[in-house]
Amino acid sequence: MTQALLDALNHNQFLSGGLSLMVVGAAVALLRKVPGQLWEFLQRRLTITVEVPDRDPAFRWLQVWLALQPYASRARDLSLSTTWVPAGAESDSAVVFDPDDSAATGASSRVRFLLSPAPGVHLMFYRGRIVVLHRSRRDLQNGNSRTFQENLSLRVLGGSRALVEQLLEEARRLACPKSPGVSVLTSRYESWETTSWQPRRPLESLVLADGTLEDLLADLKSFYESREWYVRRGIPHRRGYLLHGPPGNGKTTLVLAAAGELNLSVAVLSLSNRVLSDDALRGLVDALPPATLLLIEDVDCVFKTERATSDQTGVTLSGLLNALDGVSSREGRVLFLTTNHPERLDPALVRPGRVDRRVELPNATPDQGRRLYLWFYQGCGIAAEELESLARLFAGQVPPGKVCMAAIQEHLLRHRGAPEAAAHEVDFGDSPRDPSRGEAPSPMMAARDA
Ligand SMILES: Nc1ncnc2c1ncn2[C@@H]1O[C@H](COP(=O)(O)OP(=O)(O)OP(=O)(O)O)[C@@H](O)[C@H]1O
Repeated sequence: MTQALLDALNHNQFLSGGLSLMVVGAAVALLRKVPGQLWEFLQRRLTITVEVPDRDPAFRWLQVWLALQPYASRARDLSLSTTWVPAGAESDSAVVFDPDDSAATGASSRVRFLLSPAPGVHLMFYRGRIVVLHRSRRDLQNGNSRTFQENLSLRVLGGSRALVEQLLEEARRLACPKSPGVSVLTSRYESWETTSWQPRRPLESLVLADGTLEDLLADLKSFYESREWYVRRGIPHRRGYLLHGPPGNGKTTLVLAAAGELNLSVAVLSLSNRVLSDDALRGLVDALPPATLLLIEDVDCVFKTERATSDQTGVTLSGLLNALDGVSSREGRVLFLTTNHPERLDPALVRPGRVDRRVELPNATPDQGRRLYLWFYQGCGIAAEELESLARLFAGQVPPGKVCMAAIQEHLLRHRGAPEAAAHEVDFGDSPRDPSRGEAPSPMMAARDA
């Protein structure tokens, strides 16, 4: 049979010609693919590529790094991202634009224009290696608003993994302020991004009832140190705090001060957001970076019923509970809830396991007034005894439980550099102002809340 087929091929020139054409065609098609495949193989072998989506903190670091590369100063296609650098937040970054008038006015922050290569392909060098940067942008529809998502792809020719890690570490050091402080993260879609940086607040500047701050710090430290203990006993390693009390008595400040003391970041989440859904909230809680306190403010304001969304938020109470309890929720997660109305909170939200400790920050006592006064005027040139007696005079005019600490701070600020006037001409504006007792907030608090 084979012999018959070969004979037929030998004697039929159409058949043999067609077959030869087929073989040659297949060989050419195969050869045409070879350079491409060879190139891909070489690329895989000789280059290393790292993809950085904009929801990753390294995206921002790389933007700073790129802005500082010699390539960026020559590039003609640039992308701008503007940030404000608070005074004191020193970084190695040379991309700070310090307008002359900011020095004249003593402005407390400087504007920083980050000009990094625009979307497209760019070629640059890093430690003698060629780096191909591919920056891409994709339009997104988020509820009624349109926005975009970006991606950086860095391909280092002849690079190694160690080299990429070195580059990323360099970028991180350039982008992060050198002085100690707290990074504040806010949500963007289902991820977190660092949106501001607060200098570390001296603990003495936060004047609370005796022991409140020390207890909270000790509790937090012991929580972070006892991971093994939780794991051995099969208890989820999470902790929740409820800070409650009238506005302006340091709930937010306490969280920032604790974060500064323990070298943590703070992720601030506002539930008053129609676009935020239960799923997005869950994604956010799951994506919380390590060593970050999750702060959800004014939790009493948003929910109507357990399963329904209100006109203030797209999140339901059961959605929030699921997000906080989710199995993939980060181990070691610390949650701070703040409220002016603890009595309005659903018992399920504050049950043990979700809220382990409640800390009340009530309106000021005269002694808190005295201590804040002393903190304000220390080193002002008045002898210690005289300052103490002025502080006592001042404290005697603080009506117990009637004014908030923010109002006292406001009064002292009005008399900055004038301790005698601050003690003799006491005026707390519209205080008392405890909304839980149905009193109207002062213009200052209303403006702050707005
Ligand atoms: N106990 C305190 N000691 C020193 N300063 C305080 C204290 N409480 C509040 N302040 C000052 O008052 C201002 C407002 O404080 P903060 O925002 O922390 O209050 P809050 O309780 O979170 O208010 P709200 O409930 O309105 O969010 C801050 O500038 C802070 O410096």
